Amino acid sequence: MSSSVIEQLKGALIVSCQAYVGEPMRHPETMAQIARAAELGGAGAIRCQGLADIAAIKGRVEVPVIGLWKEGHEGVYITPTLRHAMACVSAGADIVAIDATDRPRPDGRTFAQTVADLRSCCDTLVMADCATLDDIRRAAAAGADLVSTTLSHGVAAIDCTAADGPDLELLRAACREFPAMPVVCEGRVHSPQDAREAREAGAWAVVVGTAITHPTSITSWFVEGMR
Ligand SMILES: CC(=O)N[C@H](C=O)[C@@H](O)[C@H](O)[C@H](O)COP(=O)(O)O
Repeated sequence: MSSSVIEQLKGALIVSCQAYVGEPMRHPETMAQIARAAELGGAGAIRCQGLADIAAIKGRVEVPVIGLWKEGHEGVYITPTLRHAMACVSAGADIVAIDATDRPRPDGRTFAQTVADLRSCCDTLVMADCATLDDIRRAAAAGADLVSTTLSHGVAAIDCTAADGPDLELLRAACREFPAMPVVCEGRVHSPQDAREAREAGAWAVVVGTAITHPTSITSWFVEGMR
């Protein structure tokens, strides 16, 4: 997989298409339709979860697909082991997103070992989902192709619905320390203005999930706004 994919993502809006366990839209065909609709709107890449969704979306869109496999809700749940990462590549992901925190993983590998072992058997790019600047430092040292602020709002819970905006502080700190590294702003980018500010703060690309592809959350924001 060439680094031209990373170049292609410069300045791109990446749309994350995910439905959570038990939700009405949790179906690969539904996610593929949403991904294609986002591509038509100008998405430069799609981020998606689960092997069936990755395969369905890879078959529907032409832009690069960032794949991950979530398992569980606690600790490391975004592509937690080498096996999960290899399966994402087999399902068609151009880039595999992996939790890059230093918390223990089910297979005992560190993030760096996971990346090294993945690279030894697959031709793929790696996106490091980080919570802190230390995670970003470790991810850079491990040779991640992209680092992202994905987990900065807390590593304990899957809740991207709160309207408190992206972590521009972490983004700026990462861009300052690693000016040559593609740093992605992800997490709680809820408006075009948020996305613009992220770009101005140095983001290589910006990921938007909930605000584009999670109608239950978007609806609740409006309902709340009308109270
Ligand atoms: C923390 C976590 O598990 N984040 C997940 C990572 O894939 C997704 O649930 C988010 O939707 C994605 O990061 C995009 O963020 P937002 O939905 O806030 O635009």
